[in-house]
Amino acid sequence: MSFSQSLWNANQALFQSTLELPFNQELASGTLSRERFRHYMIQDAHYLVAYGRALAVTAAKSDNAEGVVQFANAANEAVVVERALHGGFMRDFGVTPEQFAATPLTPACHHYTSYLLATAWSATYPVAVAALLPCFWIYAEVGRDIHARSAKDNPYQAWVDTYASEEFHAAVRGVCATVDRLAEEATEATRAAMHAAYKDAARLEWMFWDSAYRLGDWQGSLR
Ligand SMILES: Cc1ncc(C[n+]2csc(CCO)c2C)c(N)n1
Repeated sequence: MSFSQSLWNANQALFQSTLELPFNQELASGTLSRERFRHYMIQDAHYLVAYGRALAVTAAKSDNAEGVVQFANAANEAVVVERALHGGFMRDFGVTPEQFAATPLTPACHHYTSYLLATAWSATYPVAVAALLPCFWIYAEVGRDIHARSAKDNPYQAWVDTYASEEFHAAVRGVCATVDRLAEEATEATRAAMHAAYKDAARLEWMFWDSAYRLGDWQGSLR
């Protein structure tokens, strides 16, 4: 079994509970409230910029030229998607640039982005890449699942289509191939650290959707 497959298998139960989250269930049926989607979209725009930075730092740590291109391209893509959100969904959902700028990161978004940036800056290249993988892989598989059972005339169809696209799945395979090559060359301790980083990020993916459904925010005076 490939190393990336062992990462997936070790977190299978967590993936199942991610698919079952009310946010994803209602995204598929098209019944998710506009308020929840709007909340999610604003937080995701914050997330995408931080994720782009984490990718760029990881690109700089790569042990070969292919890795620099792979992760720098992904950093570019993350920011392109973020811009598309602003130009499309945010406009449709009535979020102005001023409202976006005035909305701080929620605890879940702050936690996930802080984790990714800290790992990208402080961990070794193989561990940094393992922390970035759930973002690609879990989204692609959640996208595929939702796409397969998406309701007719789903108001969120454009969103669903983005993450079920073949282009996106090809990027996932590319990151898995890098993870597999790095794991092959790594010590047992590094492989264990890669497993731990993947699991941390996979949990934070779960938490991000859970928080969006709950309209998660800082409590009272912490706001
Ligand atoms: C919380 C959260 N997690 C993952 C993604 C998906 N995603 C964001 S950037 C990127 C790779 C380069 O485009 C992928 C797969 C998301 N949007 N939001």
